[in-house]
Amino acid sequence: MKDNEQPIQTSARYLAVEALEKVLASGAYSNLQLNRMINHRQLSNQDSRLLTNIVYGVIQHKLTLEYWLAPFVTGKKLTPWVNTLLLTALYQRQYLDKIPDWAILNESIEIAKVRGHVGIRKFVTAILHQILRNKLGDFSEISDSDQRLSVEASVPLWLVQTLIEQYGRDTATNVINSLNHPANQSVRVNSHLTNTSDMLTELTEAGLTVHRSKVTLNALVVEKGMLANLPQFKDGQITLQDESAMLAVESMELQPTFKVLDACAAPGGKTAQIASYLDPEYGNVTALDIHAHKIKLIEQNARRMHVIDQVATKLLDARKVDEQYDDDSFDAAET
Ligand SMILES: C[S@@+](CC[C@H](N)C(=O)[O-])C[C@H]1O[C@@H](n2cnc3c(N)ncnc32)[C@H](O)[C@@H]1O
Repeated sequence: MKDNEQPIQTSARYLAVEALEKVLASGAYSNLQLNRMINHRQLSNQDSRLLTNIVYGVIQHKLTLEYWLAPFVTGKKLTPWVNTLLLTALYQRQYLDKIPDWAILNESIEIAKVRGHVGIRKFVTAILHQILRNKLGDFSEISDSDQRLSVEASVPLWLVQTLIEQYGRDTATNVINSLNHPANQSVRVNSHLTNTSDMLTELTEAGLTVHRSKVTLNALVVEKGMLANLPQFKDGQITLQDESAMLAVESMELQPTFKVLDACAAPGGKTAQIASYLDPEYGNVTALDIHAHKIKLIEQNARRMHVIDQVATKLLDARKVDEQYDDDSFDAAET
C-alpha cells in the first residue's frame, strides 16, 4: 500500500463483504449493520453509498448471483466469506455500470490477500478471471418455469409457487418481476389545503416531471425532481408517501368520529393520512412507537401536515396495548 492510499480494510468493498457475512450467516439486520459500519468507521459519502449499494444489491439479487457463480465453483468447497466476496464482485460487474472490471478485480484480489492465505488469493484470482472472460449463464437454460422465475427475479422458489397458486401465473409473474423495479416516488396531496390538479400544475411549473397516480386519486407520481426542499412540501401541501401505503389507509373506510390506533406509527406517514379523515372535535388517532426519539418524528410530520390536533402520540410497546387501553377504546386500527 502506498502512503496516500486507503487501507483495504476500510474500503467500501471490504466492509461490504464483512457486513454481508453477518447478514447472510448470522441473520444480522442489514440496515443496523450498515448504520453501525458507516458511523463507526466515519465513511465518506461516496464510500457509504457504494457500501450500501453493494450490501442491498447482493441481498436483493442473491439467487441470481448464485446461479451465475455456480458453474465457476462447481465441486469446490468455498468458505462463506470467499463465496460472499465472489458474489459482491459479480454484483458490481452485472449491476453497477460505472465500475470498471479492473477495479473489481484488483480490489477483490486485494481483499482475498488480506483475509486469506496465498491459496485463497490464487483461487479468487483464477475464478474472477474466468468470470470476466466467460459468458454468464442464460436464464433460458433453466427448463422448469417456476425455478426460472425464482432465479431471474431472485425470489425464493416457495414464494414463487405460493404466489402462482394464489394469483395464477400471469399476475404472479407481474408481481414478482415488479419487485426488482425501483418503486415510484409518490406524494400524497393534502386535500384540506389544495387539490391534485392544482398541485400537478404547480409541481410541473417548478420543473418536476409528475403525473397522476393510477391507483389513488390523492397522489401524484414524481418521475424526476427533488421534493424535500419545495415550499409545497415544507408547508404540508404534499408529503412523500408510497402509493401502496396510501391504499392501506384508504381501505380502512374511516369516519370523522373514529378513534383509531396506529400501533407502530413512526415516522407517521400513515398517522397523518389517518388523521386527515378525522374531525378533531370527535375523532383522533393514537400513534404509538416503541422508540422515544421516533415519537418526535410523528409529531413533526403531523404538525407539518396540519393534523396535529387529531393526533395523540404515546411511547408504548404495541404488545402492551391491552394493559393500557380498554377493549372499546378504538374503532379502527392500523399496524
Ligand atoms: C415501518 S415503520 C412504520 C411506518 C409507519 N406506519 C408509516 O406509515 O410511516 C415501523 C415502526 O414500528 C416501530 N415499532 C417496532 N416494534 C414496535 C412495537 N413493539 N411497538 C411499537 N412500535 C414498534 C418502529 O420503531 C418503527 O418506527
